[in-house]
Amino acid sequence: MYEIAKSFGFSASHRLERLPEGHKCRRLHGHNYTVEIRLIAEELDEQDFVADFGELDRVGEWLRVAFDHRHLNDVLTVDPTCERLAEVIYEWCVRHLPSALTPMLHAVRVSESPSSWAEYRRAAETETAR
Ligand SMILES: Nc1nc2c(c(=O)[nH]1)N=C([C@H](O)[C@H](O)COP(=O)(O)OP(=O)(O)OP(=O)(O)O)CN2
Ligand SMILES: [Zn+2]
Repeated sequence: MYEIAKSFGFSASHRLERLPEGHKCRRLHGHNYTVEIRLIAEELDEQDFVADFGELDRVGEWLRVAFDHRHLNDVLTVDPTCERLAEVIYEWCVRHLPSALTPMLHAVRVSESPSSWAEYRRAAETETAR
């Protein structure tokens, strides 16, 4: 298998309101988020690419418009954890990436800091890489 990834960043604030009273992450705070879009394929295309990295640029543009310098609690309908953000971004990719890329979409990883990340992917049996 081949795997490629492209990373994008944005800065945003959030509060994790489901955490207990007194937990530091219930308070208003922010992160410099990193989002990694990961694609896999069993074979390469005519250019010896899994896919052109440039095909993923629309994800970065959407992340900037939707999330950069925003309060995530205001713009998401789910709790703004890394896990939920990864799921929201994965589902956006399924709906908005070129149709040739969506079967290759392996996972979306979201980091709030260099030492932690959460990843969302669909169950393996639904994944049909090229
Ligand atoms: N599984 C998850 N756990 C936590 C999430 C999350 O999205 N998924 N989020 C948070 C908070 O956003 C918090 O701001 C980050 O928590 P944490 O890494 O514990 O805190 P720091 O960035 O200050 O890192 P230190 O290693 O403690 O310095 C909490 N948990
Ligand atoms: Zn946080």
